[in-house]
Amino acid sequence: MSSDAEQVTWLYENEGPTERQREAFLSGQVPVAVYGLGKMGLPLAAVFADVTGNVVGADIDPAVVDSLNRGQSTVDREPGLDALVTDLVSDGDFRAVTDAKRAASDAAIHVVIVPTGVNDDGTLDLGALRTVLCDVGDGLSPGDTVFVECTVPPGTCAKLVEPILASVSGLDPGDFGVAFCPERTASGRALRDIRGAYPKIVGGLNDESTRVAELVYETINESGVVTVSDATTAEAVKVFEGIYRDVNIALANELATYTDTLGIDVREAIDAANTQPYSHIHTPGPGVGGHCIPFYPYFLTTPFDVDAQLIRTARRINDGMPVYTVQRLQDCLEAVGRDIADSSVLVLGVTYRAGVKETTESPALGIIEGLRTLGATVFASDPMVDDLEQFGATTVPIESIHEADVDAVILVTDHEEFGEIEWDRFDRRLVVVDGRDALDLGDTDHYVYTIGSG
Ligand SMILES: NC(=O)c1ccc[n+]([C@@H]2O[C@H](COP(=O)([O-])OP(=O)(O)OC[C@H]3O[C@@H](n4cnc5c(N)ncnc54)[C@H](O)[C@@H]3O)[C@@H](O)[C@H]2O)c1
Ligand SMILES: CC(=O)N[C@@H]1[C@@H](OP(=O)(O)OP(=O)(O)OC[C@H]2O[C@@H](n3ccc(=O)[nH]c3=O)[C@H](O)[C@@H]2O)O[C@H](CO)[C@@H](O)[C@@H]1O
Repeated sequence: MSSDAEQVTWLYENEGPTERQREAFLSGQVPVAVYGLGKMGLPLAAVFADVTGNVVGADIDPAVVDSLNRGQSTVDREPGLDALVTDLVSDGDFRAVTDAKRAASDAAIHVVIVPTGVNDDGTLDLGALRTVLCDVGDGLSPGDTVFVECTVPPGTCAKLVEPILASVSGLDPGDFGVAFCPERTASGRALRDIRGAYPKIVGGLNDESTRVAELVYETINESGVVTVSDATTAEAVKVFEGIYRDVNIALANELATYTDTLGIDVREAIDAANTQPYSHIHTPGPGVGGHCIPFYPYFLTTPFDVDAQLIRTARRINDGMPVYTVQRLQDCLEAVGRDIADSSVLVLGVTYRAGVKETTESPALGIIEGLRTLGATVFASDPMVDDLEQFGATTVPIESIHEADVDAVILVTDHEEFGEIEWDRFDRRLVVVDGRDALDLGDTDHYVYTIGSG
């Protein structure tokens, strides 16, 4: 298929000059739809809209869509995003809808970034992806290209994405493009990451899909793209990155369990070891949360019949850290003559990491459960979460922390607000377990234990 500049409205199998296609994309002639406007999808849609001026975002949550169409970002603490969303909406560069089918029928580039996860039994949950693919398929046209950015098991684009799109649209697989272009972004720095903190990985189901992915992502990523052989390789890259992190956090956590046996500050030893260029030991903590790192290992171990002992063991180690943390508190309470069953404990931080409003798989959930199982009375405080009763703890507003009637504190998530706590205002000597080495209580008489330091 061929076209000239003013007619370029699609890219897949467009035989026009590449530069003319790039100009058309940058001028908004090639409409973009982004499906999933969450912590990752909204920043991504905003960057696409900032570059092309013609993006529709689709989300099933009407509250998200309504807020965005009023120019109000729905993602907290993402530097630059609030102002960017306001400007993009007022300039007509970005709009949001709940009707994904309508978004799909108007677009020629489809970017899918909805949640993919793992069920409690370890099976994979690709339900949102399947739903969106049916919506996209319903509006798919010849010459369209679909980019999957949400993390999926290797092989998903070939075995699930393309077949659903072809079946629902009635098009031949050769009539549209599919590429896997994983979201490699961290909350709290999303716009910077998406715009080019590091290159974008792209891999298509065929060469033409890869070509379109390279053209598109080179316009938004200043670090360019790393093209891999195919979509399955690109899917593996994303999962491998996450598994690398999970395994290396598990190593740090296992090393931390040597703290008391060796009588050293393991964190200090890790920092010193990492001055060697081949050492990248991660940081010990009370556990691994979020809906990325805890899940990515299952994207290999569940669908594929491979032993994967290291990957599975690392998962077990990280899942065991909340129990390890509660055990440290129990030991400390005993050391000062208290029984955990007769103690009140304040958990500081329930989100999975500081500054991110997400509690999925947060270590705090296991710690609260462990404390309750041992009979403790559990309070919790988190500046980003108001209702902590849902997790089995009594909510302590951040401004009331000093008045909390507690015997012990566990810091699980090092929100910056906790740096304002005045530890000499508590009316008694506390036992404090610092899960993140975030507190400096040396000049207090509190009894302190730091995971990984002692
Ligand atoms: N959060 C991260 O740090 C991160 C990093 C890299 C990659 N990812 C990948 O991106 C995916 C999305 O992550 P997120 O943090 O943006 O999730 P999120 O939970 O913050 O947002 C998901 C959004 O998708 C919407 N949604 C759900 N089902 C939908 C559907 N069928 N159609 C349209 N919208 C739908 C939800 O309403 C929500 O607004 C993750 O599952 C992961 O695979 C996440
Ligand atoms: C694109 C993408 O997928 N991006 C992901 C996103 O991941 P994320 O938002 O889930 O955050 P993470 O930083 O991975 O933390 C997860 C949990 O692990 C704990 N943790 C972490 C490090 C450590 O040394 N010790 C720990 O105990 C931490 O407290 C938290 O509970 O950004 C990371 C880059 O920041 C990426 O690598 C990661 O792929």
